[in-house]
Amino acid sequence: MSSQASPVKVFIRIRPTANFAHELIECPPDQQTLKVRSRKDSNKGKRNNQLSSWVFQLNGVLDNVSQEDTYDRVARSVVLGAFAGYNGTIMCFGQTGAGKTYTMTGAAETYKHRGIIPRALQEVIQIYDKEVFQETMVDLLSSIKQGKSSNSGVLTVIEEPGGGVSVKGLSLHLVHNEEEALNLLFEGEMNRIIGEHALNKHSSRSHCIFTVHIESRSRTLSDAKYITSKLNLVDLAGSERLSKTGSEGQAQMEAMYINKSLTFLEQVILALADSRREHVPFRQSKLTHALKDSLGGNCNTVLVANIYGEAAQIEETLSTLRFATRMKCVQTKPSINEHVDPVLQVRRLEKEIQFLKEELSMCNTLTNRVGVSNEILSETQVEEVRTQVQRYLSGLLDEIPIVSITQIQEVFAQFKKVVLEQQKKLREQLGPRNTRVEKAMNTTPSTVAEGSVGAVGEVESCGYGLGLAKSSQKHQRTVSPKPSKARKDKQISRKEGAASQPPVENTTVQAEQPLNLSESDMTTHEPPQQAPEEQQHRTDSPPPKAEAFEDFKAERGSEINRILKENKAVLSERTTQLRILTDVINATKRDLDYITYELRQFRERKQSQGQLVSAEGEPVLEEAELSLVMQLKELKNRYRQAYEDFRSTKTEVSYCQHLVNQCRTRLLTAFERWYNESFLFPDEVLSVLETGPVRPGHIPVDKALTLESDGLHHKLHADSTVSFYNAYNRTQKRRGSRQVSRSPESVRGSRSKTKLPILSVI
Ligand SMILES: Nc1ncnc2c1ncn2[C@@H]1O[C@H](COP(=O)(O)OP(=O)(O)OP(=O)(O)O)[C@@H](O)[C@H]1O
Repeated sequence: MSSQASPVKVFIRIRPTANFAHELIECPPDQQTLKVRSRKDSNKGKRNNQLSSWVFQLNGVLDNVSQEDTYDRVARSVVLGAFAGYNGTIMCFGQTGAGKTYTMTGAAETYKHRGIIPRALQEVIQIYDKEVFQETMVDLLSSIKQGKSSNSGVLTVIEEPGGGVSVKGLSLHLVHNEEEALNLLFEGEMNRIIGEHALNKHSSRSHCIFTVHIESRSRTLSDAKYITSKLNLVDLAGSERLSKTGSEGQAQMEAMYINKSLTFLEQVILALADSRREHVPFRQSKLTHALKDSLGGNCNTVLVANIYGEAAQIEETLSTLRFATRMKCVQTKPSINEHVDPVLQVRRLEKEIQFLKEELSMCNTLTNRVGVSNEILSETQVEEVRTQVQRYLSGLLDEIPIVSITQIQEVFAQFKKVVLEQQKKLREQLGPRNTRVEKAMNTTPSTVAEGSVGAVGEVESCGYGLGLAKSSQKHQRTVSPKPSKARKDKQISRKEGAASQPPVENTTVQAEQPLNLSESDMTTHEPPQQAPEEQQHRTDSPPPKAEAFEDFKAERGSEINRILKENKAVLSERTTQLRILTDVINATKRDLDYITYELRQFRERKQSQGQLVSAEGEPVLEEAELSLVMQLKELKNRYRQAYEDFRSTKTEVSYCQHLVNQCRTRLLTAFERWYNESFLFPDEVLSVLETGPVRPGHIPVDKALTLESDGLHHKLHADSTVSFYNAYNRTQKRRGSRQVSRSPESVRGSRSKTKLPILSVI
């Protein structure tokens, strides 16, 4: 996950004291600045009568701030970040007695004064504890039995594959609530080695790192993604000078080690703060090694620099503040630690498969295909499918029933196998006789039919025809949905003409017949009658358009033909509805006229007899008149309603008519194109047409002339070659009108073609 560099945040916390050196330490109200004055030149260790002053700019100065506020300002965001998958480190640094432990752990006696760690534990689940002492790491929680430990002996810092570090051998304790976590904290605190110290009887002479591991998973069990984070809560040992501790023997040794490890820590911080430094000496000490990712890696890091604001501690205060300033320059790159649980992922996918299987079986049940299995086919089943395919290819089986998806896949696999086998056989057959086949291709169709290429075009033993069809069979077959194959056939016959034979003009006459198709042709079609001698010649000519059109509708154009039929069905239904509505309107109109007439008659009669009035002198409506008025009102309403329906249905009818026209045009256009591509146009022309509008010079004159001789029979001149291709549809139309006299169908077909626009999208 990408991450952005963010600087370590640094806070200063001042330990409250009655002897606070107000003359030396000043806290301006902005709570982010600290001004310190000193008479001593700390660099040379000598007294100086001149007052030197320093200003330190930090992320916050915590002077007289409660434990709760300290947690809120320093730690809360880091802890919450850990829940979101970011590693976090909160570290306390400072001289002995400055309040590091107070800040991190707090005063154990009062709940109110508890420190950052117990407060953080309120928000987390797992706790992981370790201590570094005299370059020896001790598991403070090893005394607890239930802990899961990877190594019962030595603790070592190891680099993790992702770039982080961990301590191998530490015990890991799972906690379920805050109380369990606090028990572990206090157990660790108790076990922490306390050295007697002249400066502070309760001073901790070790660095202490509490690590809380957080793993957050979605409540949705199927969600395999989860995030992890580590929260390091670090209470470093005091950073005071050796001379000041007055320690001797063991305590002095401890102080030396502590100072050494803090020096290494300072070196690491210096290296990290300097962008020019390439090497950061993390491995110099176990402390820096263990804190590697907290200091320069994938972590939100906060430092609390604790100072003891008395005049006697001003040197240590300055030293702590300088360390804090350097730490401010260190950049970390926090990023979310997101993982995918492979076990859960597999479980999720298994569940999904199970669900899909159930859905499939439900679908099978609903479609009366009970007992259908989509499991991988057994060998026997595969053999069964193979036999079915063989029988199907040899014509012994009309169709292969669809049983399941796996069965369909196997059927396809078997088909492919057969094709590949046949291709191989064919290649073997053609190999030595290649020249002969080439020659055979360049001979007349009748020569081919006489069997000069032997097995090519013959039906194989398995009943699967391969290779070149005999010319005489070409147009008897079902028209291939693939124009390329038909085009190849065409090419072959053209090659034949180009090579030696003169162009056979009369064989193309039938091909030039326009597509004389009308709406009626879509459903029933009578192939145009041909003279017997014409039929003889047609062995080498394209199939009659009408016949080809039927094939086209059944195969290549089946989808558009289906849409056309659907649209026509809707149109017919709407037209019937419109007719009914027209009848209703007319009938209502007749009734209206009649009732109006009756009413008028009634009123005229009444007029002559005199108006009936009530006692109050109001005109009184007689029952018969009232009935007529009510009927009139009823009829007017019915008329209005029917008229509304009529209008909307009429709109629908014209829309449906439009759709039908679109589809019909599209079907005819697609058919024309397919027919020409399959049987008439040479590849060179098609490739030119596919590139877009034809420009002058695009198609060589000789090609155009070849086309003409090839049977398109357009009155082409060299100059008009371009316009022919650009205006192909118009040419078709013209041809249609020239053929008007030939058959009544052609009249309908050409009319429909000229009227309808050609649409690009259906
Ligand atoms: N902000 C504070 N408010 C009240 N008491 C404090 C504060 N800071 C420190 N003290 C008190 O000062 C004493 C020393 O503090 P503490 O033990 O935390 O220092 P330390 O820096 O951890 O020392 P060491 O490095 O020796 O462990 C403790 O008694 C603690 O209660």
